[in-house]
Amino acid sequence: MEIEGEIVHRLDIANRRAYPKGMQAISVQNLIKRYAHTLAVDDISFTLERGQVLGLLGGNGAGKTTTIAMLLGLLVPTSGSITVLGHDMARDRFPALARMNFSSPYIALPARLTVYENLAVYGHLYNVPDLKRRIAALAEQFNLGTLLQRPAGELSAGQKTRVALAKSLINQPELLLLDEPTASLDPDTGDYVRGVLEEYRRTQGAAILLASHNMAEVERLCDNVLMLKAGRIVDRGPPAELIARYGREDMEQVFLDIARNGEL
Ligand SMILES: Nc1ncnc2c1ncn2[C@@H]1O[C@H](COP(=O)(O)OP(=O)(O)OP(=O)(O)O)[C@@H](O)[C@H]1O
Repeated sequence: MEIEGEIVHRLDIANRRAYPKGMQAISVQNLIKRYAHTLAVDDISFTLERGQVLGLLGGNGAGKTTTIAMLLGLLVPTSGSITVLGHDMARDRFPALARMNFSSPYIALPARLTVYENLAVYGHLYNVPDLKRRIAALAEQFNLGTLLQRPAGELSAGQKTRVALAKSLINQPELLLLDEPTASLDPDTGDYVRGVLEEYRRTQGAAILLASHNMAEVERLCDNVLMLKAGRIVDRGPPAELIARYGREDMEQVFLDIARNGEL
């Protein structure tokens, strides 16, 4: 929240420039984050291409949320470099922040504002043109019609998740960072939301970084995955390739295999 407040005058959806096909949405080199007593992210490097979905997998405490927070500029890395949409996040993050967005269950929407007011605040923050129309389209897409005039703090977990996802698309981001985007959704809504994300990627050519514990979701959405354990990448590749390499039928089994062999 603070980071977005800080950039209120600098984000302008109208001024963004298209970036060439094949350009990396994210390039991370030798990234390390050390808290007082924990090495949360331990020298990871990876890239995410435009139009691709990359899964960030790992057990509890593996470093997924910490990695996403550094990509957003919410946490300062101990060392290493992060380039987002061609911008070095240590020196030049505002142009990148204008062109990305995120959804996380750990960041609450202002509770007293209605859903409409929440979306309007974020829309203004990003200078979204024709904001009313954009909010109406998102309300339809995420079935928020009956929730728009309700305070965000009164919504159920699944309803809040739908609002947070709508908020994450308000500026039509070229890069979307999603931390457990469907964890609190019922199976039907979760399936629908995965369809929305697939369509968004396909129609906008957007890149998505997805942290998820839902292996069926990962198989459906991700082109590639990173398997994190104790802050390190212990394996990586396309889901189908990992499934074949581990001689398994699905990513759930691959995940369990790695975990039970002490790797995750
Ligand atoms: N603010 C903090 N101060 C100290 N240690 C932290 C802090 N935030 C996270 N950690 C530690 O860093 C490590 C990585 O945590 P992180 O939240 O990134 O994991 P995660 O992969 O997102 O886990 P989960 O799947 O449970 O959400 C954990 O050992 C955690 O205890």
